[in-house]
Formats: sequence, C-alpha cells, structure tokens
Amino acid sequence: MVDQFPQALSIAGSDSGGGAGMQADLKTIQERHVFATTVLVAITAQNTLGVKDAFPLPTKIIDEQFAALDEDLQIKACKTGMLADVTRVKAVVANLKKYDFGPLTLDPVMIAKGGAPLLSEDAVIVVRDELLPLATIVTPNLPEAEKLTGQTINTTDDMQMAAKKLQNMGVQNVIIKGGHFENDNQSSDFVLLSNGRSFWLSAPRVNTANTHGTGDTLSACITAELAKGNSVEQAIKISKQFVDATIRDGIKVGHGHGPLNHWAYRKVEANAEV
Ligand SMILES: Nc1ncnc2c1ncn2[C@@H]1O[C@H](COP(=O)(O)OP(=O)(O)O)[C@@H](O)[C@H]1O
Ligand SMILES: Cc1ncc(COP(=O)(O)O)c(N)n1
Repeated sequence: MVDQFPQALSIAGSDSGGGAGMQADLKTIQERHVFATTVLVAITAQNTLGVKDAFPLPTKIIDEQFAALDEDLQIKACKTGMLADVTRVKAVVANLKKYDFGPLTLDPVMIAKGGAPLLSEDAVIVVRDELLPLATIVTPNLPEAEKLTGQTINTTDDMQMAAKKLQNMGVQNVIIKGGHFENDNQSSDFVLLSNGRSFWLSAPRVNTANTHGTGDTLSACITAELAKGNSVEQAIKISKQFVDATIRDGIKVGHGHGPLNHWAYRKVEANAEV
C-alpha cells in the first residue's frame, strides 16, 4: 500500500487562549507539514493572564476518540500534554497499550506558567511509573524533572544527573529543558539519547514574557518530525530551532504571558534556501 501523508497525534488539554496545550500542538504540527489529529483529555478556560477553570473529560469519550483514530488513521507518532489527574492518566496509558500510534513524546505537563496545576499531585507517580516506560522521549522542564526524579536541580550537573535518572526509570531518550534557569543568558537544554550520546542545545535567552506554550511547541515539533521518519536526534535539533524562532520573532497577543509566533520558522527556512 502507498504510504499515507504523515499523521501525528496530540493527546492533551485545550487552551481556549490558543497559545498552549492542544492549540499550540495543532499549530506546530501543521507548520511542520504533518497532518494533526487529537485526543482531547481536558478543557481549560484560559487566556494569557492565567487558567480560570479546568474540566477533565469523561474517560468514555477519551476511549472513543482513541478508537475512532485507530479505526481509520495511520498515526506515526504521538505526544501527551496536560493529562489532568490519575483517572485520565490511567485511561491514556490503557489506550496507548491497546493501540500503536508510533513513538510517544511525553511532555509531563504539571503546572502552567501562571502557576495553575494541570496535573494533580497524586498523578505524578502514575505518570512516572506507568506512562514514562511507554515513552520514546520525555521532555520535562526543570520543576517537572525535579518532581519526577525527586532531586533538586540548581546546576547543569544536576540536569545531567536527573536525565540519567529518568533514563534509568525506563524511558529511552531525555531532554531536560532549561527555560526556567532565568538568571542564565543562554536557554540550554540537556539531551541524553538511548545510545548513550549526550549534548547541550543552547540559544541566547530572549528577554520576553511571551513564552506561553514553549514546552508544548517543542514536544509537538519533535512529534511531527518523528512522524515524518526523522531520528530522535534530528527531531530534537529541528525542534529546538523551531521553538527558538517562535520565541525570538515574537508577536503581541493578550495582556499577560503571551503566545509564540508559530509561523516564525518559515522565515528561517526561507533564508536557509537563499
Ligand atoms: N526566554 C527564552 N529564550 C530562549 N529560549 C527559551 C526561553 N524560554 C524557554 N526557552 C526554550 O523553550 C523550550 C521550552 O522550555 P521551557 O520554557 O523550559 O518549557 P515549559 O514550557 O515546559 O516550561 C526550551 O528549548 C527552552 O530552552
Ligand atoms: C491546556 C494546557 N496545556 C499545557 C499548558 C502548559 O503551557 P505553559 O507551561 O506554557 O503555560 C497550558 N498552559 N495549558
């Protein structure tokens, strides 16, 4: 059979403000020329000023979304974002064990930039023990890596140690994002691959409050690149450049932590072609 157009899946929560969550995933996957599909796990009433309310969806409709996709589509890579609570994490784990949607990028979303919880405290252990071993790559920010490993992260050495711990927990590849090291003039992420290779991806830190959805965008881009058949290393490198462009070439939307410019990477690619 002729291969179908590359298809990727975002399993996440909706951000009504359009900057993060499933909306950021859809915009990113589309920008990478991959067909985006979705399993909606929760709905948030949210804007750039914060999360006003959140409503986790019943597991029945979560299961039905997975079944509908499996019946018809040929999904080559998937990612998880906001999973809300123990019930939803367990539902997603069960579905990912039931169906093959390709390599899983696990973005262990826990707390929104504005401070609102997007994953209940008791669900962290379920993510660690049940979802992490299913993932091809995990993409925690610093507070998420601290929660998952139980260690504090104050230095770059701590980041490397935490990455090794995560790998020992059963995930093949790890990227620990350094966006929260706000006193550094670089934004540096540490990558540890399944073959033991490790490296840093750094970019000059952009002095901006408009970083709503950076983590979602990075993990969605990795997912899109994996759906095209790129290696984990290629996918991570392209995604760092992609998210960097979306932050650097910013737009003004809303009055708080504004969203990214999801079409900024087009200019980078156009310049590269000249
Ligand atoms: N101010 C910034 N300037 C440049 N890159 C940034 C900035 N903030 C975050 N990043 C990058 O954005 C990506 C997402 O990181 P981070 O913001 O830590 O994730 P999250 O949204 O999950 O908290 C990483 O590649 C990080 O290095
Ligand atoms: C539905 C949803 N999913 C994820 C995030 C995390 O994004 P950020 O950490 O940039 O606030 C969010 N705010 N809302």
